[in-house]
Amino acid sequence: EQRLHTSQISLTKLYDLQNEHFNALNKYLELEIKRLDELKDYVAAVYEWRADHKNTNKGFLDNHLDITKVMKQMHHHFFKTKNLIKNKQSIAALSEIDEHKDLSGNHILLAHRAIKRLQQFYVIPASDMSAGRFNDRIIGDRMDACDCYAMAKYCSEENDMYGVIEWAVESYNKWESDGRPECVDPELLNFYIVSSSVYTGFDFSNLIHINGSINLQEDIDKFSRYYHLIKNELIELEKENALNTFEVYYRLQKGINQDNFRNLCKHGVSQTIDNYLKCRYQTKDSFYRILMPFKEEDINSEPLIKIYHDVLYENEISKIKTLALENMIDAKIQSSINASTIEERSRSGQVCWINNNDEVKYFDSLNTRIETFTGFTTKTAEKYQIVNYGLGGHYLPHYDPFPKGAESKMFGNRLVTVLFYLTDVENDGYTSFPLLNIIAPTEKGAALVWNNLDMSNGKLDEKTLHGSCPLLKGNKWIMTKWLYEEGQNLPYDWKNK
Ligand SMILES: O=C(O)CCC(=O)C(=O)O
Ligand SMILES: [Fe+2]
Repeated sequence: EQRLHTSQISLTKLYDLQNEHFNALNKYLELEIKRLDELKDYVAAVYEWRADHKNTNKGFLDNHLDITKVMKQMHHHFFKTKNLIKNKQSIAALSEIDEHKDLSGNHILLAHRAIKRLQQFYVIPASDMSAGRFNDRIIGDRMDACDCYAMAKYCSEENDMYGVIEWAVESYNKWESDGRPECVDPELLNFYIVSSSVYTGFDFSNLIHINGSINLQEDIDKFSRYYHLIKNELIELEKENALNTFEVYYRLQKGINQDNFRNLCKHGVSQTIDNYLKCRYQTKDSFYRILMPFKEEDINSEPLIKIYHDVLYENEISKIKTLALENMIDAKIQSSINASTIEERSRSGQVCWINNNDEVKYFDSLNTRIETFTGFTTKTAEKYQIVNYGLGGHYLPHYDPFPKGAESKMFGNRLVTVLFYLTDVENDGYTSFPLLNIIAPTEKGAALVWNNLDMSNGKLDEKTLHGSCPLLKGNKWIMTKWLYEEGQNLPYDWKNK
């Protein structure tokens, strides 16, 4: 279970930090101008005094008493000027900015990492990524020669030689077409390209013939055959067919274990969904729901996975976000400003829980609603958990129940998952079930509901493996409620299973 991504929330905060930056700078300028004005006035006054004195007291150097007086005054002038020059007030106003600098530096690193991860996951060549393109979609702005150069540098620091090559080539092309901007050091770029091609040892022109093959072993064999061929045809290759290179490279690097999850995320289609797609208005024997039935949709039958549309209301969603944001500020204050903990913090800052007081205050009717559509009690449930995913945010396939032995002694395991979507996310960021070949779209106000345990014996239902596809654009908010075994009407005794 891993949650690595740039946080939309911390980015927003960082953006707001720039206001503080400007405030500090303005303060600095104000103090500096004041100081320089004072210094200027003072120097002018001293100069005047000196000229006057010289004119009116010709022979004053002969008079010892006069000299002492003049020296005293000069001494005073000297220190006064020195103090004005050394005034630290303005410098102090800048100290805040120093702290901010590290923060943004780390976010740049996180963003580079996110870009790279998205590329790997969705198999997006640098040429598409830098054009802000994925399949036929626009996912971002065009990256310029400098951006690509920074990516090449990042990959080099991570010893990702294939990444270095494709980003260096991309940067090189853009450097040429963008009028050779100074941010790119062509010497270094050349070094990147040559050294990583030596390092990887690929004949890149041959690489493009390996495509469409599903035999991993065969691919690896071909790769090892080409491994010792070193040629400088990368730039040509990049123009011709980058996707295949990347695809093959990715397979070699990571294997094909996660292919199902990736394919679901990439294509966003459930192959089997039509077979048992069912929609109905559901009253759940609730008198009140006769007037306002649930919009229930089955997206899978074995195990049953349902979507309840429009089950969370607009005012609830904004309340939840407000509560969550407050909580996330708290999480941020706790940690120290230490480079190595910043990533940690932006990760944990994504998650928060609704405390008991707030649950009693604001979630009563939602609890009732959950009880009506699931048929289970919410009395024995986990606190509402809220997650925000930013760029590259994902949740690798996992099971929600605790592993055997780690369940709660008092409440048992996570029987039911109720997953609310607080945002619409188009085209990606689905919840996908790789073993069932289905996805659930991220639809604001909807709840995805399923049982994690086999209702006949309480064992983990292994088909419920699921995850959140990496976000290419925008951000995704969810809220989860896990209902425990204890207190539910179960055909088995959970304490003795
Ligand atoms: O965000 C999603 O779509 C899935 C979240 C999830 O699986 C979880 O929170 O356990
Ligand atoms: Fe989950």
